[in-house]
Amino acid sequence: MSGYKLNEVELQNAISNLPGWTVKEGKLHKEYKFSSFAEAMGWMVSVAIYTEKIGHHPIWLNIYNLVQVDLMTYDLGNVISNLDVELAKKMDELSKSV
Ligand SMILES: C[C@H](O)[C@H](O)[C@H]1CNC2=NC(N)=NC(=O)C2=N1
Repeated sequence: MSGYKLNEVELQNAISNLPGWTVKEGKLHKEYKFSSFAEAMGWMVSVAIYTEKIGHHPIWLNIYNLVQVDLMTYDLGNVISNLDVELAKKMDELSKSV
């Protein structure tokens, strides 16, 4: 899928359909809390498999059962793109099956 920078309206519209996601320091940001480290790690592995498939990767930090995620597109100059929104949606979807 080709990437394009979202304009302000597109970004606000995307955010309103992504529960828990905010824009923080120019990136899409969310903090996921799982019930254990194993569940956090299982989700991260499922996300990792997907990111390899689409060639778009998160910036993330795992602290026991917490995962802090930041999404942006460096290929387009560190902007929030449609690819970040697609990845955010997939992360949420995969978090429901943990
Ligand atoms: C060559 C490779 O597909 C590119 O460097 C991809 C890899 N993963 C990526 N991930 C993110 N988040 N942004 C990118 O611009 C990006 N580019």
